[in-house]
Amino acid sequence: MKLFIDDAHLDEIKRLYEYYPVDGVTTNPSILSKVDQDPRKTLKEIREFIGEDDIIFAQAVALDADGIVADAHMIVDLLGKNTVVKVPSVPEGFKAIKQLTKEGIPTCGTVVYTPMQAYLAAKAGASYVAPYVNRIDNMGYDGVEVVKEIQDILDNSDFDCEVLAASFKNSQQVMELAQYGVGSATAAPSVIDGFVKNMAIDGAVQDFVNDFEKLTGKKAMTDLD
Ligand SMILES: O=C[C@H](O)COP(=O)(O)O
Repeated sequence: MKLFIDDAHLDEIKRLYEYYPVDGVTTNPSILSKVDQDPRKTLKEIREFIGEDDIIFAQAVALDADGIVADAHMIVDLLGKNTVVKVPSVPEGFKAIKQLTKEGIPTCGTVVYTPMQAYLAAKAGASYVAPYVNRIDNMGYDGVEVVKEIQDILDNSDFDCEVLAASFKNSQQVMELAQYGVGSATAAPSVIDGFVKNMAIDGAVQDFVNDFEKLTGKKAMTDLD
């Protein structure tokens, strides 16, 4: 499963890239609004840092299909190859996805709360569909189960489309979907850190250092004479 960072703060992106095997960055207008500068500058800085081989997702903001297509052109002009344009999975969005697919611009059907939305976005030509796990949970449904249903639909279709599961509250939700074979997930830095934030793990690592120090008086192999 590919793992993306759902954040736009460059310092956080740099930190996560240093420590974890991540595949790129996903954004939306709300995420960009948390960095107090022109969103085009933020996106460009992220692209410059991650390089042209990793994927960046940026969302069209306009509500009508023509505006979404125009936003998509601007996003791709700004960010170059390996850019995926997120488009809300609503009727104007499906119309835009069909047009962008004809133009060869990769899209992600986002704001997915139901399998029906995902089906229509994938059939319109989206390369990804992004169901919102935690937001679905908050509506009283089971977000992880909805993502599994969407994965089943894609597995039983000939659409060239992958699930990009989004909106996670915890790392266990991500792992359950990895186990199910979901192609991609995007998570906030705190959720990615949560994969290994565990006192048992930290304790075990420290025990090894303590035992080595008891034996040798040193804290690393390279400290030995
Ligand atoms: O772009 C969609 C986001 O991943 C949704 O995440 P959120 O529910 O944490 O805002």
